[in-house]
Amino acid sequence: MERAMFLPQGLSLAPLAPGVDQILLAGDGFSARIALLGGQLIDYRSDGKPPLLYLSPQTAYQPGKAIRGGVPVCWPWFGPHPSDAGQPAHGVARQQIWTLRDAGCDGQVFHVKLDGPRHGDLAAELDFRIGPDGAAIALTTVNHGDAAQTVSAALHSYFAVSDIDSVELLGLEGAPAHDKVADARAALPAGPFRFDGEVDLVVYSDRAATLRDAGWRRDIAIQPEGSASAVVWNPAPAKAQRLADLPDEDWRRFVCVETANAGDDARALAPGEHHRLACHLHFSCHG
Ligand SMILES: O=P(O)(O)OC[C@H]1O[C@@H](O)[C@H](O)[C@@H](O)[C@@H]1O
Repeated sequence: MERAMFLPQGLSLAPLAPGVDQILLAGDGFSARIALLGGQLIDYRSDGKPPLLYLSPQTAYQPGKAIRGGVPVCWPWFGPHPSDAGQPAHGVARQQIWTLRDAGCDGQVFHVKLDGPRHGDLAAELDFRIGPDGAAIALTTVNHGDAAQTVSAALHSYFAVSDIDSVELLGLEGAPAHDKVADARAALPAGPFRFDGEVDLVVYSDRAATLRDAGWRRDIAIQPEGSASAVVWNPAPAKAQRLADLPDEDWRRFVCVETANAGDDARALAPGEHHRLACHLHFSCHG
């Protein structure tokens, strides 16, 4: 809170829950919130429009627990820990408090830098650029050690949708994928991808994708950087019921399209090396 005096106009710090602060951004025609728990964007919206991101009303804002919604940062491993089942799924970064290092404003675009928790010799930082046209989130990993390290990660975006039956995902047609539900390798269909039942895919693609929502007449464009994998996830009803921090019916209200370094796309970092994983999110409404 001692940094409040340096914050640009339109940006402020406020409590989100006991022991957890959030950064509030109020721009011309848009607003956003970043939780320091997990260093995650939890809301972005244009005035009068539906939110870009889904955020569960049942989430616990408690250090040591991940927030269900927004854009959790999975780091420095994605999914289960590669060798230690006692470690948390999706790494440690989403459960810990990040530190505000710098914030500024360039015209209508806010930028915010956060420092993440260290994990051994690995350090993480986040760079947000948030303006009237959308949001960009960049996660940089640095290996400060003397040995090579493997890092997997994801910007686990929960996109809000009008209804899951109204959306289709474009741009990943025909890409090779690992279907984690069937535990099988397969290519995505040649046409638009629709969500039918539980979906949990690591799609090997570095292409931009578009989430088209006929109900809200909206396209969300997802442009990856430093990524050759996208994780596409929706739990469907049975798995949603097992998630204590998600209302039973809310699986219909989001889909996750995560810009990732997952599965075969994990990155090896030599001593001193860094890697930047970023997603650039824009939405446009039509007709
Ligand atoms: O419940 P969590 O730990 O937030 O994970 C949610 C989902 O996250 C996705 O990224 C994974 O591919 C799924 O396998 C997982 O179920």
